[in-house]
Amino acid sequence: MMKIGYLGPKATFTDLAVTTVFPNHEKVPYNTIPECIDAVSSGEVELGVVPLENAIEGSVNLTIDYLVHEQTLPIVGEIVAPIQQHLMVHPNHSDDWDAIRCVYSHSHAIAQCHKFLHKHFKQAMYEYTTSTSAAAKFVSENPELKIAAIANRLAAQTYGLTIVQENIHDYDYNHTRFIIVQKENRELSIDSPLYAGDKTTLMITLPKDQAGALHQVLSAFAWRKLNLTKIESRPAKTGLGNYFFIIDIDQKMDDVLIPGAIAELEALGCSVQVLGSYPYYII
Ligand SMILES: O=C(O)C(=O)C[C@]1(C(=O)O)C=C[C@@H](O)C=C1
Repeated sequence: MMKIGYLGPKATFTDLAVTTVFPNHEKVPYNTIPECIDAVSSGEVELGVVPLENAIEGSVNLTIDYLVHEQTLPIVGEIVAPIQQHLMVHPNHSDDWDAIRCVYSHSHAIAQCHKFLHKHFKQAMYEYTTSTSAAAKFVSENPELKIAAIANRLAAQTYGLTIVQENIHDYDYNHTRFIIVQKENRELSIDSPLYAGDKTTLMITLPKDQAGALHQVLSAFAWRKLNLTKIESRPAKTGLGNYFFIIDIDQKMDDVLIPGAIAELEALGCSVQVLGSYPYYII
């Protein structure tokens, strides 16, 4: 049995993802993404699971930035899970929920429901919490306040809240990718029927002020027919205009193609770091 850290408290979407892929392991909740990643680094838990990207709202920048700038750990797996957001209140307010003053949730969850909130709660304020279930917990602990949380069904059950509007996310296709990090780059030994393929994630910094550099980077993958599933730039935090790129390749690290592409990029003056080559599981 492994100890698996996750973004908690109980009943986050991350919790649901961990329970589905690792049903028989011990789960340890952490309040924030950095705390969870630190717990893997310090050896408190063997694996950590944190959100990386949502289909509606995009990347969870805190996860990418913390892994790149603060605590570099290999990505050893990925879980893709469907996300259904519900509006919930303390049972005391189930009849006058349309008068709520403030909606609590994780910023990504609020962003996934902007159209709904704009239509129904024009006057309400938003309060951002460390996770969706942290919002549900807060609402349950403050029955006197006219507030609501956006979270999942398990959070409503866990914290005794009443769901007053179901499926309030603005687009039907709502999925989130969670990454599994580990201290050492050892292959994950889980045998799950949810296994759906492998991926490799690279972090690439381009040489400064070189015309066509990004084009050359992309062609190193293109002529090898390496299929890219994501490319994203993030600020390098060293000055305006300085970025690094995160690139996902739709296959496992091999002996020829990916190492060849990396060597070509390095010859162009790029610096390349392999963040992980790992299996993904689709729920
Ligand atoms: O707050 C949670 O429940 C989480 O697991 C975090 C998180 C996120 O960071 O994107 C995960 C899935 C949903 O997209 C909303 C929130």
